[in-house]
This record gives sequence, structure tokens and C-alpha cells, in this order.
Amino acid sequence: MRSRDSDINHRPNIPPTDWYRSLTAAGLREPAVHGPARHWLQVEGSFTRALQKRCSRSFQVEVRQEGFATPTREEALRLAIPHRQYAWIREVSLCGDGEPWVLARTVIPLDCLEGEGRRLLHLGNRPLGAYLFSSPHWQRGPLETGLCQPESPDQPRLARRSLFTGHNSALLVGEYLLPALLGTAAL
Ligand SMILES: C=C(O[C@@H]1C=C(C(=O)O)C=C[C@H]1O)C(=O)O
Repeated sequence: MRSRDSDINHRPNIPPTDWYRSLTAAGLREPAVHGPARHWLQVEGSFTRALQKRCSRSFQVEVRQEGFATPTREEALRLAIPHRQYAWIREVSLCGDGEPWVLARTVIPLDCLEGEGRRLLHLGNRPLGAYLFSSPHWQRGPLETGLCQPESPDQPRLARRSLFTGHNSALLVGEYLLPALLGTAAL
């Protein structure tokens, strides 16, 4: 996978994460899901749009790395693809007012890249959400809640994830909330 930033190792990374079917189920293990993160863990519709509304100045997608790579075994299981099969994996920072607020990791299996899906290889700094929500083709499945195991205070502790299903294919979008997002003005 190619990296767009030589200094990526000095920026918060995505920690190992356990996924729960619902916010309530995750809340039994981690009551913090009911704190300031709760709103973000439950946002329906485009997460990009919700973040843009929170910005006072600017919103940007920064590609951290993207390319063909093998998903984790757990991701492959969730997507029902063979775990050694390559997928297009895209990791970005979603930045509000110049600060990273969310890390996102999207696993896009080969099936999704056929036909008009080839556009997914060339998103660059354009948000994936704009593509997914502009087409009636893609339907979002239920949101899962993730409890992360951060190794440093700048890493995410909580996350959300869902499958987007197209005609015969599905992709998996995970969004990891950085502490800076949870420090933004109360709702
Ligand atoms: C799925 C969405 O797209 C957002 C944009 C992403 C990207 O550009 O890679 C990744 C995750 C999202 O939060 C959304 O807006 O809901």
C-alpha cells in the first residue's frame, strides 16, 4: 500500500478495535459511548456532511494511504470475501478547521471496482461519502460500535462501522473518532 505521507508514523494510527452490533451492547463494556461521542456514533446519512456542518472554516479529506492490500481476517469475514483476496484499502483523515477529527478506513473488495466502481480508485481528496450518497445504488447497513485499544492518548478510543451494499457487492467503512472531535463545542 502506498503512503502519501512520509511522516505517517508520527500521526495517530488506527488501533486494534473490537466491534459490537449496537451502541447499547458496546455501552455495557464502555460507558463512554454514552458521553459526547454518542452523537457521532449514531449519525445517520453522510458522516462527511455532519462533520462539514460542525466546521467553522474548512473541511478536508487527507489521504493517509491507499492501495491494494489484504484486509484483516476479521474484515474479510465481515465482507464475506476470502481473507487472502486483495482489496482496495483507503485510509484518510477527515479534518475540521485544519485539525484531524476522524480517521477512516475503507475496505473495497474487487467486486466493487467493476464498471462505474472504478471511480473509487481515483477519489483522491474527494470524500467517499459524496460518491456513496449521490447514488441510490448504495445502501448502508446497520451501524456497529467499535471499542479501540489505544496505545497513546492521541489515538481514537471509539469508532463506528458499516457495510455499504451495492448490486452484488459490499464495502466496509470504519470511522474512528479522534479526541479533538470530542473536544469540539457541545451540541
Ligand atoms: C462514508 C462516508 O464517507 C466519509 C469519507 C471517507 C473517505 O473519503 O475515505 C471515509 C469515511 C467517511 O466518513 C460518509 O461521508 O458517510
